[in-house]
Amino acid sequence: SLGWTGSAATEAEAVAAVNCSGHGRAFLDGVLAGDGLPVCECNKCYYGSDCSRLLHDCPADVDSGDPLFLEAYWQQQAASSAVVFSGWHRMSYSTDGKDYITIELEKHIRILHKVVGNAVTDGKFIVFGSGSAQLINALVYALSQSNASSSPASVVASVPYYPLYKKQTNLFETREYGWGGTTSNWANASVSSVTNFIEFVTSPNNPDGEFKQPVLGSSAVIFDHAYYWPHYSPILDPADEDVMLFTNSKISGHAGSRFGWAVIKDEGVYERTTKYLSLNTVGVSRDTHLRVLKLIKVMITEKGGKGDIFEFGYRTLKARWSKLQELVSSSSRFSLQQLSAHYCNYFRTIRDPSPAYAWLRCEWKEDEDCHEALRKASIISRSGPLFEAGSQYTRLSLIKTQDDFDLLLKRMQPLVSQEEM
Ligand SMILES: C=C(NCc1c(COP(=O)(O)O)cnc(C)c1O)C(=O)O
Repeated sequence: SLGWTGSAATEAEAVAAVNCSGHGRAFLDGVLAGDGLPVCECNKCYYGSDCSRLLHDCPADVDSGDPLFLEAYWQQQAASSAVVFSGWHRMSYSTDGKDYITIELEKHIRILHKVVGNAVTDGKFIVFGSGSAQLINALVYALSQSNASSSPASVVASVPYYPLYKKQTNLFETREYGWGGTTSNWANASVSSVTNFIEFVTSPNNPDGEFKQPVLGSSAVIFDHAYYWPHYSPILDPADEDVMLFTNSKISGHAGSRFGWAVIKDEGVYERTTKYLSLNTVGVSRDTHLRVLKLIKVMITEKGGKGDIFEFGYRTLKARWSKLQELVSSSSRFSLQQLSAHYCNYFRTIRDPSPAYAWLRCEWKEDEDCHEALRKASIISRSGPLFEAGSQYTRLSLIKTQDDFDLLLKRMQPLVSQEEM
């Protein structure tokens, strides 16, 4: 029989049993309802004590890359993915590894990359971050200190790019670095005026899902491989760059656990990055280390079997992409990014596109502000200008809940049935 963990297990099972009609879920730390159990937290547009009611004129919210498409997977993996924390779990500031890492977690991150075949980590250093969001500025800091030249580093990215690169660099800029605009601004200019660029290269890219390469032959490149996992992308060769960023948010889907990592080749860059983490948050929550280790162990163990998360993710997103493509191709009003099928070394077969986001282009003059045109049709998307692209583009997140995706299709349907004015 269970010892001291019994009450924790009983409580967790009781909360998991709260019925939210498949349109929400209750959490252990949720607000308590009259029956003393946590309330159902409903998907967008659903309401009622059991989330069974649908608000009729509620907009489809496909704004953020909130990876809840994987929630259903973990509900199927309830037993293998649960963790009980003792009340005394890792209370210390210090951990069993160097620079606030835990040895088992770092080891399993390396195993995960090896079994997926998406990155080389041998002979490289790993730094944990509270989300890869924290590592974005940590790496800019670390790389801006590494070049000999006295002039500040210019941080750049190619359009369309993930907005946080510019927002963070502007927020945290110092005399050592600042936002230098887009690579196209520099590609033609005589780059002799600036020698040290720090270039962000997101591959596959957010928002368009395309493989990208550095443009400026920059002195330092941060490869953001947030989406270089089989859910979203064919796995070609293992990425083997000097600085690579990964986020567990887009692997297991636990964006809320705030866990990402950098794979760094140069020891000096590694040391400056760990110095940043030490001064900023003294490492990542050790509770998160335990939770993520458990999740990674499941993803490794289930590889190739019926519980393979990457098969689940690919199957889900491939189906969504083809449904959206079918709807969009029925009219001249919109177009989507063109993604081709590729041989994938993980699935060992040709695999169809299954991008995290649709990069939608509004083709009609009346819809030249694409974000606004969709907003009028009760669809909340993320506008092209946020990625420094034109307003004829807007991004649709395809990785939220099935309810969100179903509502998106429902709201898109009338748009593709209309005739151009
Ligand atoms: C959630 C979204 N992006 C997360 C993201 C991140 C940040 O993810 P974290 O959850 O902070 O690890 C980093 N890099 C890229 C390229 C990303 O797309 C989004 O674009 O809606």
